[in-house]
Amino acid sequence: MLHTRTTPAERRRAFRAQLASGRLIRMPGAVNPLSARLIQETGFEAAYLSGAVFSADLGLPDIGLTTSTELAERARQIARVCDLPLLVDADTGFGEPMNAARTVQLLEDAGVAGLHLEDQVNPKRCGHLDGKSVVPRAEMVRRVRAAVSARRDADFVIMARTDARAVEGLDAAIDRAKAYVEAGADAVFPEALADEGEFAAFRAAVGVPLLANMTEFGKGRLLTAQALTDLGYNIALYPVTLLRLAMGAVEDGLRTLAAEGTQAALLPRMQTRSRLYELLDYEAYSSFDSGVFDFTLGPGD
Ligand SMILES: C[C@](O)(C(=O)O)[C@H](CC(=O)O)C(=O)O
Repeated sequence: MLHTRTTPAERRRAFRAQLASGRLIRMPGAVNPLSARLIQETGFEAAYLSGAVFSADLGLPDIGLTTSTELAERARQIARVCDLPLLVDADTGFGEPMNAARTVQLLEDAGVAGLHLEDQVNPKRCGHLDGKSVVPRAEMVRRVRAAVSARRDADFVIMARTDARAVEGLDAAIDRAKAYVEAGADAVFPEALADEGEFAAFRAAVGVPLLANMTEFGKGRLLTAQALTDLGYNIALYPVTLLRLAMGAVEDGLRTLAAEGTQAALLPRMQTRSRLYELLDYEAYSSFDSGVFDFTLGPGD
């Protein structure tokens, strides 16, 4: 049946081990629980819950309109069916340091492996847009400290994201990252770096695992997994890739359906019924229903 074979604690340990290994973790953003399952089947090491994707899925821009409980519920739905460590975009922590602390506990309870908190002010912006503002460094330090102190499982990863590069420049962003690490951040997400030189400078200056955001149509070039490995980065993030792919296919398909009055021409581009059922482990539910009350049955059993 469609459920995980691993516990949240195991997935947190696995994420810690991945980060410590020095190998690049490739992390696509799930659109929903089912696509997280596909990320797992395709052989990726970890999955991401993007604020941009989650907001867009609700028909909202990514400007801090969603709530921590809404996000935690989506995270829980994904963590229930995906054995990969899940990293969650917790934006600014949803308020004051106390709110960031509560967000950590909500996401721990949801079964995820870690979150990132950023130093933007609310209303936040996409990291690759202009017009961002950041809170004073001391305020973000308090946010990180609160998050770290709230965590109950020491393996839960707290990553600090800094948006300061676009606002205060590279050196200030590096200084902030160092302060966040001192405050207890396990890893850093330097947002919207301009080029490989900046990625390298960040790597040389900051001694914890680093995430590289490979979002499309943003400020930076799309670097390959090999290039990011060579730069010494630990996570290659593809936050909105699946949503963009899916929405592109949906738009094209709707146009064809409207124009042709039938979806027949679209069939070769669709996931088939049998492939969908395979993903959902449909068979195991049928066996269960016919009296084989075995919850451990699942894909590959
Ligand atoms: C990483 C990010 O915060 C996200 O919500 O996925 C976004 C991605 C995007 O809007 O392209 C970001 O601010 O980079």
